Amino acid sequence: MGKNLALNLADHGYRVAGFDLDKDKVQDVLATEAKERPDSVDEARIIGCDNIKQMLDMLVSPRVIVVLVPAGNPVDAVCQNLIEAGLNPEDIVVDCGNSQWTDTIRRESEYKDQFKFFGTAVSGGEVGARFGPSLMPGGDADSWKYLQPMWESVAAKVDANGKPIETRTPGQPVKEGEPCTAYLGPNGAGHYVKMVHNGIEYADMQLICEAYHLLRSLLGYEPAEIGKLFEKWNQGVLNSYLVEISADILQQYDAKTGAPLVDMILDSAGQKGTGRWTSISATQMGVPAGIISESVYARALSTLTAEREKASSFLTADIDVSEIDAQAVEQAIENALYCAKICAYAQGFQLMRAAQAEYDWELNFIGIAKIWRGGCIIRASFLQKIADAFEKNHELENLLLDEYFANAMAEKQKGLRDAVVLAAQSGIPTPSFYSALAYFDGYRSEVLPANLLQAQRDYFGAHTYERVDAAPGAKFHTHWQEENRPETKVK
Ligand SMILES: NC(=O)C1=CN([C@@H]2O[C@H](COP(=O)(O)OP(=O)(O)OC[C@H]3O[C@@H](n4cnc5c(N)ncnc54)[C@H](OP(=O)(O)O)[C@@H]3O)[C@@H](O)[C@H]2O)C=CC1
Ligand SMILES: O=C(CO)[C@H](O)[C@H](O)COP(=O)(O)O
Repeated sequence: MGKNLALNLADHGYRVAGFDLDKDKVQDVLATEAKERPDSVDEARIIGCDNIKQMLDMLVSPRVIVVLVPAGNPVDAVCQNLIEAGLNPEDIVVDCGNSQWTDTIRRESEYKDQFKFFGTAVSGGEVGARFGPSLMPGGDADSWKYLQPMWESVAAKVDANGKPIETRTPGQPVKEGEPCTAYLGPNGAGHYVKMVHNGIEYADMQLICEAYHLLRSLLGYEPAEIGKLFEKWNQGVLNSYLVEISADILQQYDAKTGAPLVDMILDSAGQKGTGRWTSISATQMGVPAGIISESVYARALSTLTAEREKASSFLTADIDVSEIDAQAVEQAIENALYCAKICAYAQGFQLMRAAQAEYDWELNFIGIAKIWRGGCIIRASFLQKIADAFEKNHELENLLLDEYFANAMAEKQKGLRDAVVLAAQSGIPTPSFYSALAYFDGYRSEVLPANLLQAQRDYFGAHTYERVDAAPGAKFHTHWQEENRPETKVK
């Protein structure tokens, strides 16, 4: 990521001094830069340094040091090394890794006398870093003013319709269009937004996998056939980078065996933590983000490969699938994917709404939807619709309350219901589809059985309840163990 961001900066006319603990990696960057350098440029745009002090001496004040190391202790280790090498209070250290937002809040305050610590989360993988990522900056506003031109030039760009303007040609970066970066707020705001981006990324990926699983196991489609179908879906409302790459992946064959490559890849998913953090943050703030959490759990369940193998012959499914109309099921799954995706994004944005209150940020949801339209992993035409929804109503509580999304759910929800029924009847696990439908039905229910739950809490623990016919906030307790069970108002 560091190598590619440095090359991207060089393409946009910035001169970069770079350092890595591994000298070979520095040499590799220099060799790539020399190979890709346009003929019109006669001197190296990236200078390799042997140590941090040498790197700092090459920079003009206030120095901007962009750090791309694994999240956690390595970020603090690099900060300590930079302090020892002579950073000044006006210098800006930008952490571009997937750091936890609470670490960014801590670091900004902990290092404030030594330098300005600024967070900028990056999405788009290595290609994004090279040719235009989505950048999610958070930190002090003065540092942002200084960084803004740099980040706006290297970020991905979208056209007036919100469509990414893409390039893969070194030395010919995209200069026109709207940059996929915007200041998101102080301290950890950028890293929080990126974390939610990744939580949504987990949900998006899991939902596509569940659609694939249903098409494969229910309809018996081959991976390449599903890949072709995904290509078709990618022309419609589901248009997104993740559907596009899934279509490509499913049409790839293994060079060694000739089998579909996907069949040769072990079904045990990895995770670095950002999806889990999203789920934890939602749980801590009491925000319903079940689709994201189910997507984290689905990865966790997938890793129990040995146990699953044992259970597959031990546990049987009582399956009852009646005759299937393949075309109707295909359509149902496509609609299910769209509805579940709407619900997952509704959860992600609802979570950010809660976080801004918790951390005293003022998140710009139009801006967030816009900077996710290009460069990042969840880029999709759908994000323009989210930006439109927040343009129409800046205080929108939930995407499901926007007319466009409400209409889409009304029109396509039968597909989600059918897909969930078929999955349940055929024993195909689709936890995120289930969760999406439960969220939708829960959110649109005026009455939920939480009244019984409150009574249960009051029964065993005198935890009290509110009454539908009393002022909000007034608490009551029924003396369940006493004769006639009197109710008292609790002060
Ligand atoms: N890869 C991706 O697609 C994306 C990654 N990110 C985030 O960007 C950051 C960097 O990612 P990526 O480039 O993939 O990571 P890598 O694992 O490739 O590590 C990047 C560099 O960090 C260096 N490093 C590791 N530990 C230390 C340390 N204690 N002190 C100094 N340097 C150290 C490594 O040096 P060496 O190996 O030479 O020792 C390596 O060159 C991470 O936070 C990641 O989560 C964000 C978006 C996408
Ligand atoms: O941040 C990213 C893209 O936005 C990374 O690709 C992300 O780290 C991948 O996460 P995981 O390894 O948990 O699947």
